[in-house]
Amino acid sequence: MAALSHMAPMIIAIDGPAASGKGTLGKRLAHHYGYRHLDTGVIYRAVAKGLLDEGFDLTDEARAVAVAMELDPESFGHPELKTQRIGDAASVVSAIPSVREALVNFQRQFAADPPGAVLDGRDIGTVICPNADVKIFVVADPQVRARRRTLEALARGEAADEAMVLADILKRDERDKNRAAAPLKAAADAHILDNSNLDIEGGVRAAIAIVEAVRAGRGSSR
Ligand SMILES: Nc1ncnc2c1ncn2[C@@H]1O[C@H](COP(=O)(O)OP(=O)(O)O)[C@@H](O)[C@H]1O
Ligand SMILES: Nc1ccn([C@@H]2O[C@H](COP(=O)(O)OP(=O)(O)O)[C@@H](O)[C@H]2O)c(=O)n1
Repeated sequence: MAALSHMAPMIIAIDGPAASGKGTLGKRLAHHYGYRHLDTGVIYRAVAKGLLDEGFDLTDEARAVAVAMELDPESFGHPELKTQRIGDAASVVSAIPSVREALVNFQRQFAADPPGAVLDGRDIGTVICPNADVKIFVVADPQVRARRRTLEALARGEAADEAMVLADILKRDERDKNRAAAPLKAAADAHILDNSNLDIEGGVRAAIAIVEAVRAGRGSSR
């Protein structure tokens, strides 16, 4: 058993398309293992909201980079960040390479602190933490994702039309997959987890099984 493997913080990278359950899973895995959790989508949403609030265009690169560099993590809990409008805007602003670069250090620093961290997003396993101990790429049928996201919005008291939510999800996935900078894709060494037919508990159990299998294979007790 490699003694050094006990010293480095454990990193679990979760990526996947819109509304696939990354955040829910990330939060639950972090709780299970006593690690910290970062929903990196919130960061891009906060940049988009910052730009829109100031009246700037989403393609104003200089201003977008400035907003990204001035981000206050205290603002990540703002309820407006969860809206479809901001999610869509986030997928426009996140395609700007310099905006992504401005946010790399924050994410890597979060990942580096002991005892371990779970980060979820689009490029965690491919760009932010390519050496993550465990990489999970979460997928679910688009219709299933649209249904879940619609129910989530309705539960918050917002109006939501499932067909429109589906269209938004598909449009965002296409944009995220086809951009040049850090496109949405599974890392070569990611474990694909399809939760279309699993409830939240089932998805969490499947993910824990993946983490445990990887750890057992590496002889680590972290
Ligand atoms: N396995 C699952 N079964 C049912 N609902 C789920 C499951 N995973 C996530 N959800 C729900 O789907 C919605 C989207 O999940 P979320 O974690 O926000 O996805 P993401 O972070 O990928 O956007 C939320 O309402 C969440 O409660
Ligand atoms: N690591 C990340 C996370 C999000 N994003 C962008 O931010 C948008 C919103 O991400 P999110 O994870 O909050 O979206 P949902 O899956 O929750 O709908 C995505 O559509 C991506 O364009 C990204 O580019 N890279």
